[in-house]
Amino acid sequence: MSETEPAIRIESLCKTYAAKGVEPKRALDDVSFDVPRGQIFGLLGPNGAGKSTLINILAGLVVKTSGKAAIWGFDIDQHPRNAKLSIGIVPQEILFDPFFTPREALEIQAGLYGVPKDKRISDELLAAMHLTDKAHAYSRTLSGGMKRRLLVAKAMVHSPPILVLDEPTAGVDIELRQQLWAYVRGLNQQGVTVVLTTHYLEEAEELCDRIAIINHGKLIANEPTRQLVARAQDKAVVVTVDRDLTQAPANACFDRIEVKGERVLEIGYRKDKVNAGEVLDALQKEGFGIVDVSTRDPDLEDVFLSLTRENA
Ligand SMILES: Nc1ncnc2c1ncn2[C@@H]1O[C@H](COP(=O)(O)OP(=O)(O)OP(=O)(O)O)[C@@H](O)[C@H]1O
Repeated sequence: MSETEPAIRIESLCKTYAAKGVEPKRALDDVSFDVPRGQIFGLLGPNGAGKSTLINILAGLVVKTSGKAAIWGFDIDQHPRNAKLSIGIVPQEILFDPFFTPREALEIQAGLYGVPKDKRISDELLAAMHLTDKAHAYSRTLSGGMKRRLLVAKAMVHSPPILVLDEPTAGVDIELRQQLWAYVRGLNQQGVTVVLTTHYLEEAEELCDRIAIINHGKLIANEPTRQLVARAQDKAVVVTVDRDLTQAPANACFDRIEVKGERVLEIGYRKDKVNAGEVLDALQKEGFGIVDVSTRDPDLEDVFLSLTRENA
């Protein structure tokens, strides 16, 4: 493939789940986007948005209804084997044969991918996932966090250029989350393209170069993270005033106002309409002296809410 070709290309992808006696469910509706090579790409969306469906189509576990997908330049219909070899997928559900040890599980997985014995990296993967001392324990004796790390190791046995993590931190404690992200960042620095799906906007904001958002099966955003965050227009100032508040003052330039404490107000405003200075002036005109001010920048949560609201 050429240097400029994306790691993943999705074109007009549709999926309708149909079963006898139940209403057909359109899980993906004409979704198109590219995952550029070398990036950490976030796929965001609320529960049931269609993220797992998309990942499972790439994994060859769900058959698409129409549209195209190519992984590392390999069309999933025309070159399914090469497409599969180019991607490692960490599934959302933890599924293992409980009787294999982590090391055996990795060796079996490598065998399935046709990795020759002298090219296997089971021990490196166990070390990277802090599982060396569990290499020979039964999988069923591992903690939830250890199982999740083993799943990441399993996805990497064939050293794919793309790693996909489907909700990798659901139910994972903070320490493991940090470890997982350190590993993912490390892989990315070595050139691995990473795609992760998440509900956690903060996580996506912190990690991802680019973010796509799906809602009800439709792509509603696909932009560099910084650009996406900059689109949020809702800002807020938290103001401490010089006297006790009996009720929140009203003014046309406040989008919303909330009494947060005896003398503390949070005022929401739209940065495309007014600036913080005008909001504070308005407050002073209402007769308040200002003792202290802090502003809250919009984050992805705000973007997400406004985009999903617009598309509702
Ligand atoms: N096998 C199936 N049969 C019928 N409907 C399904 C099937 N799998 C998923 N769906 C439906 O398709 C829609 C998209 O589901 P999907 O699991 O892709 O969403 P998601 O974004 O991954 O959500 P979550 O974050 O909860 O996993 C949902 O409405 C879901 O109920």
